[in-house]
Amino acid sequence: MQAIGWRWTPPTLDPAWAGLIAAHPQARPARISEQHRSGYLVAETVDASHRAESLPEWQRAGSYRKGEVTPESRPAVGDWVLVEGEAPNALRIVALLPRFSAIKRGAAGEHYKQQVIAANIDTVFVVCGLDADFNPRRIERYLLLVGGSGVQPVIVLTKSDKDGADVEAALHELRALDVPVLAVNAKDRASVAALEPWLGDGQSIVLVGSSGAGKSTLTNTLLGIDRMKTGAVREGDDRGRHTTTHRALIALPSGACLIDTPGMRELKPTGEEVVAESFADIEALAAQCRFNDCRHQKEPGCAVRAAIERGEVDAQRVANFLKLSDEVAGAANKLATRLAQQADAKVQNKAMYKRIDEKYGRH
Ligand SMILES: Nc1nc2c(ncn2[C@@H]2O[C@H](COP(=O)(O)OP(=O)(O)OP(=O)(O)O)[C@@H](O)[C@H]2O)c(=O)[nH]1
Ligand SMILES: [Zn+2]
Repeated sequence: MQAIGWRWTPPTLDPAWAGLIAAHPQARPARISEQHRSGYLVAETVDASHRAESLPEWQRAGSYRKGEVTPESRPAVGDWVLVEGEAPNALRIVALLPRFSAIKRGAAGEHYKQQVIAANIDTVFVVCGLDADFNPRRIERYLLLVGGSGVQPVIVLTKSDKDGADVEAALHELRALDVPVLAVNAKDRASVAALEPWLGDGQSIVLVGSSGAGKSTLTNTLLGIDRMKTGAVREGDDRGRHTTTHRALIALPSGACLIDTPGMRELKPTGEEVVAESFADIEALAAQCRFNDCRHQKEPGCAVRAAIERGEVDAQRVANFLKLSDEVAGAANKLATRLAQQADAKVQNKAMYKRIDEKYGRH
């Protein structure tokens, strides 16, 4: 169990967990390893995941009368649940245990949705190569999206061994960030040992970063092997046959558990991000602008532009701050619209049921 991230013994058990466990005396804890349209896979050990039947309310679109089952209240990869019955055919999820962290993403489609893409994660390694892949703006974006999730971000700059890798210049470019930054050769075990503080017993970690950044290389080195089978999770693979070589929960020799979920590849703001927290340096300057709605473009008395001119803050970081602020504001608008529609539907349903009750008596 510890190999899949379990680290709770009765004295450290959250009272909410203890309550749920007491309410299901036949059940035992397990961890969601994969989420598919057709259902969940859960793991009780690191070697195997099995399909588990979930609660009917997590499968339905949600009944408006009982209150909608929000996407956030359904299990996601990394969640601890209580299961009953035996694998492989009779496993059932009976409860979702409250999570201590959740990385969410906004999924803008026809309807605004929020999804939890990884739960109960301790640390996210933001992986970026010290080559053409090096992009402080992308790192800022990841930090914004992870901010507020309860997960500790750590920036891992790979390819420090390569010709032309300028660690000093990269650290200088990232100086405004208030998170640990490490430069490593992802192929070298001694170098990767710098990540040990975040890889202790029962720790859960995820890796994010663009293609080619070195995530698989890092994973293999942490595992102490040369190569990893990175077969993608098969899509459209319905009932039963989940024979992927892909492992969603990877136990590391250090005692930590690495969670690999495709959801981490594409992160969009949910609208709840607090841009000011990820860009505290710019926010502090903006507080000194003459106009409190200053966009830091051509306004007189702009403290942010003055700081750019003095070379104290990076113009591109400011540009990214504005771009991400707009993106978050756009998502926040969609979120507000959705919440208003929900509230509206609730009022209308109430009125409708009242009319039915009046006409036909209590139903
Ligand atoms: N020299 C050197 N090469 C590295 C390092 N990290 C990654 N590479 C090389 O960079 C290439 C891409 O690395 P991967 O580990 O496959 O990148 P990834 O992030 O897993 O990419 P995707 O699987 O596409 O998401 C490979 O050829 C690695 O050998 C490093 O620290 N030093
Ligand atoms: Zn300004």
